[in-house]
Amino acid sequence: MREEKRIECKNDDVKEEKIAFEKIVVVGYALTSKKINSFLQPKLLTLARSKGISFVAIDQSRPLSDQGPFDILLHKLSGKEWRKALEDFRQMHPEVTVLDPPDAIQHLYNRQHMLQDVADLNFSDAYGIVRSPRQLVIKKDPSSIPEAVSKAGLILPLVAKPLVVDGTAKSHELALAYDQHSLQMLETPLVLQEFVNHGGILFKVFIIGEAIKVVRRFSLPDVSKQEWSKSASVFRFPRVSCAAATADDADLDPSIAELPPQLLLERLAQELRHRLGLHLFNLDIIRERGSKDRFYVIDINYFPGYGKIPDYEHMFTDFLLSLVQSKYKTNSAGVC
Ligand SMILES: Nc1ncnc2c1ncn2[C@@H]1O[C@H](COP(=O)(O)OP(=O)(O)OP(=O)(O)O)[C@@H](O)[C@H]1O
Ligand SMILES: O=P(O)(O)O[C@H]1[C@H](OP(=O)(O)O)[C@@H](OP(=O)(O)O)[C@@H](O)[C@@H](O)[C@@H]1OP(=O)(O)O
Ligand SMILES: [Mg+2]
Ligand SMILES: [Mg+2]
Repeated sequence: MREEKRIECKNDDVKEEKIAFEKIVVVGYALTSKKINSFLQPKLLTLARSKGISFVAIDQSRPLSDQGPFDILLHKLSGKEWRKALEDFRQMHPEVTVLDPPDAIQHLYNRQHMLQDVADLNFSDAYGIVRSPRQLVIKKDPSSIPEAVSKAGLILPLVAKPLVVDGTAKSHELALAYDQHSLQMLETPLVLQEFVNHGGILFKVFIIGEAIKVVRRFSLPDVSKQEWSKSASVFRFPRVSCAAATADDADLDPSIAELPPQLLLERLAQELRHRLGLHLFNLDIIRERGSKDRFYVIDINYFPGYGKIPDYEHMFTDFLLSLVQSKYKTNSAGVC
């Protein structure tokens, strides 16, 4: 149940005090148990409580409309049924902020579309340029891959990524293909992306509404020309970048480890937030080896592992309150 407490606020124009009501913010959540463990840590729950935010688990066996009332609905679950239930709920309850709209999230679950907004944006400013690697989608016959690759003019080596990201471990099983012939050993449907040497370090830019936090992570090492021209094979690799191990404290070459300029990241994040229609995501960004200001976005993840960022509890609770405050301002314009 929502509680209310009285607060006072001043209207500078008429210099008169009025009473407003500040609600306890109720955040309904529908998350996997893995996400609950990594995200809803005690330090988040404690800070949230002290700021008047309460997290309430959504019971997936009951209709959404029978639950609540919620101010905000936070979710990361898969399945058509769930998306439909959520869409219906959004229509019926426009007063609830759903983080985020199911269609906008779905857009990221297909690697063919995931980086399209980065490509369209063609971002460039005084601090650098940001692109997405050239890529090709193959939906059917693996034996057609070598010809399709040479037709498209893609340059080896290529990173092979499952087309659909559906939260399973398999959708994160990637491979590096060094030669044209081995390409037929890959499993379709997939995306083939040009491998960009980047010194083995990537930057994860975590976005929470308007706030951003960037961290370094270990990534795949560079591939030299001699190496790949000699290798005739496909090298399969497990998840490398989402390991909690940070590269922030490692002794690294400064030209590789230097974080992308904060202003560039802020502008990029702002653009992508609007284009994607999302509040909660991260970008995997690499700097092309040998360049200072040429960056590539290689992956975008919805509602990523925020629990791995030190102090995420402050960023996240501030964000939740800012959502409610901006709604309150819109609804009560002129009152206070
Ligand atoms: N185009 C590329 N050039 C160089 N390295 C790449 C490229 N694409 C992917 N990688 C490497 O492969 C790793 C995994 O790729 P990607 O991030 O696309 O996969 P993912 O399964 O979506 O990962 P996540 O766990 O972040 O969701 C990257 O972190 C990076 O180390
Ligand atoms: O496993 P973690 O909590 O760290 O979070 C990972 C998250 O898994 P989860 O949503 O099941 O938790 C992944 O989601 P799916 O693509 O598998 O849906 C993906 O977003 C990764 O990039 C996240 O790692 P990060 O990019 O933040 O390092
Ligand atoms: Mg990634
Ligand atoms: Mg990903």
